Amino acid sequence: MHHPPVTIQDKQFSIYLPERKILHSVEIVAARLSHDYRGKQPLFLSVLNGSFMFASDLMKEMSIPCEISFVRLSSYADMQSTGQVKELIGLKEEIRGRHVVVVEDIVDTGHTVAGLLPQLHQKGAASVEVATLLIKPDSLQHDLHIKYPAMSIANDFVVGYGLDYNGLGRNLRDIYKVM
Ligand SMILES: O=P(O)(O)OC[C@H]1O[C@H](OP(=O)(O)OP(=O)(O)O)[C@H](O)[C@@H]1O
Ligand SMILES: Nc1nc2[nH]cnc2c(=O)[nH]1
Repeated sequence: MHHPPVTIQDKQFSIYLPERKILHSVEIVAARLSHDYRGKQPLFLSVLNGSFMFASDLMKEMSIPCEISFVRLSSYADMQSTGQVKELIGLKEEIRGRHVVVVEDIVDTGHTVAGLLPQLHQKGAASVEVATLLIKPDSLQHDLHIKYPAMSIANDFVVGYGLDYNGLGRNLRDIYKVM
């Protein structure tokens, strides 16, 4: 399939990860999670907005009983990390004693996940792991163990499949990187 470059506001993006490659990596992560969490009825916590598409495809591939809830945190200002730890909001479920899987679209600097994990432990989670569609190992600034990364990528700004540039591009089926 042909994927012409995409323009969003002032930037051009070229194809990076086509949909079939994304969905294949999601299937592999879902199979690992289904194996590891058998009998544990995990609670997936999808961190909005970016993770909605990954969370949807991941859930469809899970073959064990599991729950999902959606939470919010901070947002990036343009393409820069704010570096501030933001509070978890919108959590209705009781976390105490639950096996929690944080669902992220991307772990970049790691600030977001590093800020979130202690809040979940503090609420008494039995275990907390992270499933992320993308991880940028060269950008990570925290000593984090991300157990379920679907794909590792270079330190490029990417959009599509839930990921945005200034709120746009989330609807793209494929992932593009800035040119
Ligand atoms: O590892 P980090 O450097 O913290 O970056 C990762 C975070 O950045 C993005 O969220 P963003 O704040 O852009 O909000 P969004 O999901 O609503 O797009 C993404 O969804 C992660 O939550
Ligand atoms: N859209 C998008 N959001 C991010 N948040 C942190 N890194 C990125 C990235 O590469 N793309």
